[in-house]
Amino acid sequence: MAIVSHVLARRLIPRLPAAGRWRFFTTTEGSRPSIVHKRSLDILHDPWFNKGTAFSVTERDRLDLRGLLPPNIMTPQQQINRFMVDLKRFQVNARDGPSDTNSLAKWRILNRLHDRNETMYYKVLINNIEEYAPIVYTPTVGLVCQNYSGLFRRPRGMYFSAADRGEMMSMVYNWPAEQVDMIVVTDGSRILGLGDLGVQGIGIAIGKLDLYVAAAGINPQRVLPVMIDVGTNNEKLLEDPLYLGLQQNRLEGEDYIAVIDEFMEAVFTRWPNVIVQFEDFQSKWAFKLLQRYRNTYRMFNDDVQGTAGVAIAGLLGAVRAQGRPMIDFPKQKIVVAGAGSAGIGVLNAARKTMARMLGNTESAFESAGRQFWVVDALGLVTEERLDVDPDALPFARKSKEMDRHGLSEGASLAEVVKKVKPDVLLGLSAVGGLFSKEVLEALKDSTSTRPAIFPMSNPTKNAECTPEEAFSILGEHIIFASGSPFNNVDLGNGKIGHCNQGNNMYLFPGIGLGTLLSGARVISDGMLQAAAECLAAYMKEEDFLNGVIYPRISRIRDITHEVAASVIKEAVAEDLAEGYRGMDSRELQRLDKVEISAYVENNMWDPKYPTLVFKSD
Ligand SMILES: NC(=O)c1ccc[n+]([C@@H]2O[C@H](COP(=O)([O-])OP(=O)(O)OC[C@H]3O[C@@H](n4cnc5c(N)ncnc54)[C@H](O)[C@@H]3O)[C@@H](O)[C@H]2O)c1
Ligand SMILES: O=C(O)C[C@H](O)C(=O)O
Ligand SMILES: [Mg+2]
Repeated sequence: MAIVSHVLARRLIPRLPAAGRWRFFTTTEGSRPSIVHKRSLDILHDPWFNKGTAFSVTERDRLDLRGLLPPNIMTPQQQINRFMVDLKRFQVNARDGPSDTNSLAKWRILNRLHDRNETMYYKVLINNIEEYAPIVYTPTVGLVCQNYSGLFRRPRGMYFSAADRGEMMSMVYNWPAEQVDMIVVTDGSRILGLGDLGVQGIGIAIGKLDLYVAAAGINPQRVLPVMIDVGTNNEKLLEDPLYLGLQQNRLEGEDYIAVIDEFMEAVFTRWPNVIVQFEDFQSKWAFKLLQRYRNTYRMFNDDVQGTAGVAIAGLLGAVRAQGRPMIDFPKQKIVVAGAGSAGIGVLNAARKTMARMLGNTESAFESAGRQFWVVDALGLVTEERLDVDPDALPFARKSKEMDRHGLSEGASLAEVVKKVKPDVLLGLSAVGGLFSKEVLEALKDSTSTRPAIFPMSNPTKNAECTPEEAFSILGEHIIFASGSPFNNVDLGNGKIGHCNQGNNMYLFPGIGLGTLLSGARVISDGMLQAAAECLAAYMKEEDFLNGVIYPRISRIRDITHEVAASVIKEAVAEDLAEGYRGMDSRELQRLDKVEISAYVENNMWDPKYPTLVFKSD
């Protein structure tokens, strides 16, 4: 950590939380006791305070715990070792097929720990993030959402439903925490590539917030997963007697917007500084809601904006992996399969990045647009299409260019790849196997020396192709990045085909943390751009040449720290930063790079048991 002056260090430490309210302070405050207002079994049943067998003798006395626990006092590490014996019984790697009971069993064991001892849960997660991110997050979280009505035991987060209209402003006070920093909200309408899962989609909000705690060090007492249940159009769920959500069709139009408006007003009234991440809303609402709220509230849409940043960082990495300078990015020909919230988000951001590199003029923007070919469920998108989706319209190819390329409206993906010979083939279609043998064979004629293949759809079975398929057809000279994790491929002769994970998890935790600590009023394009550039700069030249364009997940806390610092810098530069707790906007402006980094680090929560002291109410 950077060395900061004593005086500055004091400023960097936020003010103490109200007595007794928060168990966890910042890293630097870790040694201060937490005041609790409960004792005995109430402590053991409270996951925020429970330490289980790790309660010391003096604490057992102070908190009336003597005799309520086995006598052998465990260190936190011994506790974890004991827990891991149970967890490790399911050694088989997580897959997400419906028959993969191992990954679900692991999720259950971890979830039960989450329910009874949060500190230990996050310690296990942070220390083994590479192994357990695929359980609490993509891909297993998809399986969890699909089965949520059966898996549900204890509630986690809040549910706002169409039946709560007119009540949200008061019901938001039912949440026990006085302060909430981060909300992830979904309406369950497009969970990963699994479609409409209704109320069961809350699992994705919980999984994303697990990463906020593990990667960004957001205090787990200040995160809130939210499900807005406006019904479901999933016929199976509508008929399932065990389904936990509203069994009615989704609200549409003004009725739908009224519910989301009411929710936003309620949460920002109770917690004016909260940040709301929109997650897995179907495209038709994702863009509209983003435009509706982004200039008023501290919010962003992860699928549109987080994904775009991660894809840009990966695309720039792919250019460098070809041994070319980043500035060559505007020459890349990019075919995107999928024109939903994620695809369009990536297209817009990539076009803007190219235009900036070309001088940021109108003509630069125009010519950048010609680098993209968009294929959706109806094939190649051109101006000839009747009722082309307005979000895809800027990327619809012109008829006269079509003749030149020998393509026409609705051309298949394989035809497009054959004719365009792209440098990059990117999939955000949610269609597993879309990059068929024929498509991958066509990519052999790519004009790139090292074509990039990004099957970014989640979960695993929705990936447009597997790394085995890509490397076996195209050979070792490719760049591969998938949304869900895959193992590297053994190419023989001691060579490894590297499988990157191109997932928005590399950005959203840092975007949230940077916004929180800067106190930015809104989340600007500049802040998102800064986050993407930070991720792109994280990798070294030799990584790129080895086909490695994203860091290992084990580095996610470090990356998030850096991303957050970049976001803060940009928020300050754009005069959006209003400060956070003890750090006001003027003080923020005076911090240099090293000091911002220290400020971020000092505010990242670490899972350590605090000493508990009882005080009656
Ligand atoms: N890796 C990541 O970080 C990341 C981030 C966001 C979304 N995603 C994934 O991207 C996928 C899409 O998400 P979305 O919100 O854009 O969904 P969406 O439903 O809004 O969009 C899907 C798009 O794919 C198109 N499509 C369908 N069938 C197709 C086909 N046969 N050929 C070409 N295109 C086809 C549809 O027309 C639509 O434009 C999901 O699987 C999601 O998990 C990944
Ligand atoms: O959730 C993920 O793994 C990434 C992304 O947000 C998605 O919707 O697929
Ligand atoms: Mg998502």
